[in-house]
Amino acid sequence: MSIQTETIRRVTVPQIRDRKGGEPIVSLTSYHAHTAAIAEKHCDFLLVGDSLGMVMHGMESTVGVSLELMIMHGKAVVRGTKRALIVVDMPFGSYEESPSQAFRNAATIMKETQCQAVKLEGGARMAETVKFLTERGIPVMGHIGLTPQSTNVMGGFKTQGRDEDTWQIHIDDAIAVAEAGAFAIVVEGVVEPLADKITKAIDVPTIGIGASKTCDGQILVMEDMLGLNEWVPKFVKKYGAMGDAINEAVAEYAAEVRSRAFPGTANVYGSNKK
Ligand SMILES: Nc1nc(=O)c2c([nH]1)NC[C@@H]1CN(c3ccc(C(=O)N[C@@H](CCC(=O)O)C(=O)O)cc3)CN21
Ligand SMILES: CC(C)C(=O)C(=O)O
Ligand SMILES: [Mg+2]
Repeated sequence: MSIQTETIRRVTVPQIRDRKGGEPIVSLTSYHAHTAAIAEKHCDFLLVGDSLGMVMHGMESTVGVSLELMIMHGKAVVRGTKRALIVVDMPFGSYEESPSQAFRNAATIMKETQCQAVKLEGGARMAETVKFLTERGIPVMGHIGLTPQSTNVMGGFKTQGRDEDTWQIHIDDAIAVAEAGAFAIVVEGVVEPLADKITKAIDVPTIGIGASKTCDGQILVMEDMLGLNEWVPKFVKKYGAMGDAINEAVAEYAAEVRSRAFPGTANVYGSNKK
């Protein structure tokens, strides 16, 4: 039955959880059907991250991202893919109030987008919510360390754990979220030795971004690694130069329109010859 196999073909939450200590988990963010279709050929899961507010919509932080925007991009990515597990970020304000608020909004995200899991930011303080969702059928990916939705409290996107006295807080956050039932945890923007300790301290996979190669997987914002923007955080490696490629293509198009070289004979329609 095609309906059945379509579902089974995707990577599952238990498959990701079982990769602890195994072959590194590969992931990227995705906001868009066509780029997701390319990315899923090489990735185990794709994250529809709330960074889309900054990358796609020019916001200065992720704080302004709405549930509707996450659902819109989540639908696009699910439609564009067949095989990867799709995780959608819960936006700021959609889950912090209470476990029931989180459940209601996470269920809406899953019903509307047909994604397989949600991600939410926060350590020990979110453990009760992670447990509440997981026990009720919503797989949760955790996210600790640098949590961008708290940028206004932190005063910017600040690397965590520079001071060793703070390490135990982050390790305890990871343990709390893992014990609450998260199937994997994003560890973002922490010093490398702390990321190593966190990975050793929990029995679910850590997905690093600005963390360490010892994490059980890695994630980057796709547009960052494609080289779409000039400035990227230090932890990004640019594997492409999409910004330059777009600039060259648009410049050539503009020149050809101005010289009337475009449209050429191949790009126009003739009438039916009598
Ligand atoms: N395009 C994009 N890529 C990301 O990785 C990303 C987003 N957007 N939006 C949401 C969060 C915000 N992120 C960020 C943004 C900036 C820094 C940054 O300025 N880092 C400084 C180091 C700061 C410090 O040393 O404390 C750097 O120079 O890398 C880090 C993570 C990661 N996430
Ligand atoms: C950077 C990843 C982990 C994220 O949360 C996002 O893209 O929103
Ligand atoms: Mg995010």
